[in-house]
Amino acid sequence: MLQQKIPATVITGFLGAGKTTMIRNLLQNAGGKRIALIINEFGDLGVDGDVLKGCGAEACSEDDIIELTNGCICCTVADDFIPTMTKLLERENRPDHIVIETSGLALPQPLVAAFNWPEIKTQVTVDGVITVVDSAAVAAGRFADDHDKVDALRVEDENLDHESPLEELFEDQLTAADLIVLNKIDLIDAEGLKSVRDEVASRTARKPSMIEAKNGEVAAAVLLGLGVGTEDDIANRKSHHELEHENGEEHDHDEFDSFVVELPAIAEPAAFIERLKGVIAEHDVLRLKGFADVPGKPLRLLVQAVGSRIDHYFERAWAPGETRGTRLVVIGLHDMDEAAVRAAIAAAV
Ligand SMILES: Nc1nc2c(ncn2[C@@H]2O[C@H](COP(=O)(O)OP(=O)(O)OP(=O)(O)O)[C@@H](O)[C@H]2O)c(=O)[nH]1
Repeated sequence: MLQQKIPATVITGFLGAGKTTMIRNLLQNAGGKRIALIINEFGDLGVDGDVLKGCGAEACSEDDIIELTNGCICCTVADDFIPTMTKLLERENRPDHIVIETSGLALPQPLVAAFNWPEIKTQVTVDGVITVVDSAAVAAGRFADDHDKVDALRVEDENLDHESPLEELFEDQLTAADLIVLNKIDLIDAEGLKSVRDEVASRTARKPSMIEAKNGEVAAAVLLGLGVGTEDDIANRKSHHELEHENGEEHDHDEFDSFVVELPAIAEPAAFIERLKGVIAEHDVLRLKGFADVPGKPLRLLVQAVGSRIDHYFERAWAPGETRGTRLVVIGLHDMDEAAVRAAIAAAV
């Protein structure tokens, strides 16, 4: 008997836009669907996988959460993604739906194109690409703010073919979208939201639908079942990179950097977080996330910074046998001064 193709939803969006939060909500409201989740993260700590495994949703057991940590999914399609999918499809108990969270720095295009590979195409189709947008970051000009810097660099180097790396990635992720979720609307007012809508619309020629959300709360029925078959349309959604480098040059993530900072226990979390805000602002850190050991507390502290907005809360008990510790992954542009950021974070403890 011919098996129906399994729908796969690709969830993309810049660092910290709210992808993991939205997926967590989706898993908790999946209405009986069994979902397999493939998560790809930039940085070596696997925070997203941990957060999702901890959510205890019936729709997705720990076995169904697969982490791809070997670099950004767009660059490791052949080595990581295809073998992972093949293994998933060989399972006896196949999922009803596959959800793929790309890293915040990934270009969705190569991933979607992989669904045209023969070993995948017969069994899976892309239900849709959903791009999550951090509305507060757009309203704050995060993706348009270094025109001057780039223009200045271009004067020095006329071969410079890139716009700001943030702006370019933002546009590439929007270009791939079948549905755009304007998330974090709780952080902006009505006027801000209108300007975000206008800006997002101006950056995508295909004009996909936009919906608004707070904490990624979008009904599962809206996210799953778009039924687009995006892989058939991927040639119409080329990234800047593909348009610029059709001569076959390799894409990479040289514009961004990440490292992990290990720290001692944090005795005064509130004061630490306040000082961390200063470090992030001073060094223009794009994203910082991880866990902290707070002496005397049975739970570990989850720390999530997107720009200098930081959320922190006690997340789950340290597991038996797990070594208590403080580990944070830091992501920034390539010119971020790693030694200075490390020293500043250490001094914030
Ligand atoms: N105020 C507010 N915060 C949000 C919202 N959605 C997510 N957040 C917070 O934003 C931070 C980043 O959210 P994540 O879901 O981890 O973002 P992500 O896109 O998965 O991040 P990366 O995987 O690092 O790219 C967390 O601290 C979330 O709690 C929202 O709608 N409003």
